[in-house]
Amino acid sequence: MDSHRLLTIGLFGFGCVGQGLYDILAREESLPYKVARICVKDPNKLRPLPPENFTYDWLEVVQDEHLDILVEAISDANEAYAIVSEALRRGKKVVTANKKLVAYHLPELLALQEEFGGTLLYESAVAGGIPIIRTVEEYFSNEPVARVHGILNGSSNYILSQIFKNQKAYSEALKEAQDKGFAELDPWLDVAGADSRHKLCILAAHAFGRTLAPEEVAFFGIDFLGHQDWEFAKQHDAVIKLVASVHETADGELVPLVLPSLVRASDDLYGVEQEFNGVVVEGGYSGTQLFKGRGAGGHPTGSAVLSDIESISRGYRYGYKKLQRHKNAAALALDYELEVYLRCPEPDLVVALGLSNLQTVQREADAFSLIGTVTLGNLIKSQEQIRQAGAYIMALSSGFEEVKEVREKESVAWSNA
Ligand SMILES: NC(=O)C1=CN([C@@H]2O[C@H](COP(=O)(O)OP(=O)(O)OC[C@H]3O[C@@H](n4cnc5c(N)ncnc54)[C@H](OP(=O)(O)O)[C@@H]3O)[C@@H](O)[C@H]2O)C=CC1
Ligand SMILES: N[C@@H](CC=O)C(=O)O
Repeated sequence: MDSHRLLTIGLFGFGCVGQGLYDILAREESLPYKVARICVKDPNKLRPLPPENFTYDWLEVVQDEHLDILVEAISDANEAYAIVSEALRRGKKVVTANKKLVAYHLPELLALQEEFGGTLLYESAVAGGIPIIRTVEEYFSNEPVARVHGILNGSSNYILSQIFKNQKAYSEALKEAQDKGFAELDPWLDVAGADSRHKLCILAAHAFGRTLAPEEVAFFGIDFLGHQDWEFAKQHDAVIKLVASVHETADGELVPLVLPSLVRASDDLYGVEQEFNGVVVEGGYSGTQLFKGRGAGGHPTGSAVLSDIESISRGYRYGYKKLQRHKNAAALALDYELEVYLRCPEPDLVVALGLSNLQTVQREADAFSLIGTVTLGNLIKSQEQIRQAGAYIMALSSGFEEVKEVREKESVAWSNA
């Protein structure tokens, strides 16, 4: 691309992210980028710009040969897939913010780039304004990564902060996250952990060179969080964070998971509040590093999109260096064991989960909570049953030895319960 020419952008979506980018470009007048066309869905919606700025036919925009870069920031992942795949088939330079699209279609999107010569960048799709994709892709391209974990969803973190710090009700906090533009159009994706799962799949591809299908990643959220659960956290000087994590075992198998987790003040993620995200990368040689920043919102996400626009205009593309090295699909460590807290209405779930080393935490009329050990394989198998039952499950991260010790001393005959 001619570095002295004003580059034209075709923008899909004019919601939180689209307007965030538009506003940044309007303020930063010296930048060589101009939004030339904006494609949206609803012709009857009131907009902050005159109607002549908008079009409703995405194919017409994809076909427009005058546009240098296409930016996809719409709320519908299926439509986003149609737009982005068609643009790549035409060899275009495309920037997307859509993590669900990338998580579900990465191998195909890579093949399209290879076949037709286009480029796809998606920094804003993971952890909003934190430049984590390029960090793991470039900085860690030669260093083995032992584990990546973090808070990858701004809305659920905002909700948890409001509950813990400001004693707000869950529903009120969720409404605020929606009003501020942090939440997905379907906020279930945020609170149930599905959005974090999509982002974890993308991170795993860059950090470990492994493509994980979203279906392979067990996910649980904060949608069934109850007052008993955060009381339990408080009693143990902890807060609850929705943590996405992937690590490699000594056998080279992966342990990918999204689970609410008890987190204490000594944990890197403890101070990540409100809509902020925090990503901890454990490099084989560099050690542990925490990347913290705003994970949602128009300007933070728009800034990550802008960074991709700049990079793509200079010819940058992800090298997928680790992915090139791993020709075989990753196996999951299904026998991997972890300590969990479970509150559920029915004992059947304890059997389905194959929970061992049980300790009762509390019994109530309509539910009971307990601590036990579960395997990754059983979590994957039982996740739908857990959601259907409205049960709440969370991980006891490291540092909860006293909770585990009590359990070992107490012998609870669950089979007689
Ligand atoms: N909000 C955030 O903080 C972040 C969001 N993202 C991702 O960015 C994307 C956009 O999110 P966000 O801006 O919050 O969403 P919004 O709901 O605020 O805006 C969505 C926009 O997409 C448009 N749209 C929906 N379907 C179509 C379609 N078929 N054709 C053309 N336009 C369409 C809507 O049009 P209309 O205005 O007519 O309704 C609207 O302008 C999503 O993939 C989201 O996951 C990523 C990081 C952070
Ligand atoms: N809904 C998402 C937006 C950014 O990816 C979130 O809350 O993190």
